[in-house]
Amino acid sequence: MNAIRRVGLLGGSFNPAHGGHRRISLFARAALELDEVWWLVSPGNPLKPKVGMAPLAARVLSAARQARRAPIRVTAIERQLGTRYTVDTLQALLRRYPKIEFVWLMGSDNLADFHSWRDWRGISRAMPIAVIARPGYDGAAFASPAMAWLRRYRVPLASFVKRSDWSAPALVTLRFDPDERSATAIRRTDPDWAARYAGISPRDQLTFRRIDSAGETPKP
Ligand SMILES: Nc1ncnc2c1ncn2[C@@H]1O[C@H](COP(=O)(O)OP(=O)(O)OP(=O)(O)O)[C@@H](O)[C@H]1O
Ligand SMILES: O=C(O)c1ccc[n+]([C@@H]2O[C@H](COP(=O)([O-])O)[C@@H](O)[C@H]2O)c1
Repeated sequence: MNAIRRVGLLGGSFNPAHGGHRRISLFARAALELDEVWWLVSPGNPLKPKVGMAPLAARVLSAARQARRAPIRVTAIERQLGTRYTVDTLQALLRRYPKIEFVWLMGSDNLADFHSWRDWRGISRAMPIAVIARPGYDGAAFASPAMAWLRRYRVPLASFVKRSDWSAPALVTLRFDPDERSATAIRRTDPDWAARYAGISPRDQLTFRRIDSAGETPKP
């Protein structure tokens, strides 16, 4: 395997994963010249209710399907690390992969309430952040308390990509064709999506075991 140098981290519930996740990941990879994007399927977003959250196995499998044949690695590494808050996950990943430069990727809906995440300034100091425009949320994101602090660290995309080291805090905003897709909309039209993974095939179980044990992330 060639050395992986720059990786985008997209954390999410993936309840379920959808084409929007894949598309923004591929766009971000191209724009930021990343080697890979890693999807961190969260065992449980600390701010989201457990009700309506499909089992981790089903969410990981839906992510693995969406990530097929793309430079995207799906992992439930937070379960292995025992971390629940992003700040702890990022510190653990930085320790585990000292040679990789990471950037935290998130949609503008997450920036809008970023100030309610645990130690969000600590997250911002851990690695650069790239925010992806999302229909209906950009106004709230730009007016958010976190943005009031982060805007002084804003870097134009072109100069960010050229930087030889990715020091933080740094904020890059990425605008692509807006993508309307959301897991909420899928759950509305297909509330039983996770049931399709209830009797998962032995092959898929193997996939899940491999992903769940973080075997999909490179060895440090
Ligand atoms: N269509 C999209 N455009 C931009 N960012 C997106 C889009 N869909 C998801 N994201 C981002 O992907 C990450 C993971 O999202 P998540 O798994 O919560 O999906 P979601 O569609 O936002 O789910 P839900 O509707 O349940 O909140 C978040 O940073 C989110 O902002
Ligand atoms: O650390 C926190 O306080 C925190 C609060 C809310 C969300 N997060 C993370 O944000 C990511 C996106 O979550 P979600 O549910 O919006 O897809 C996911 O990795 C969560 O663990 C993290």
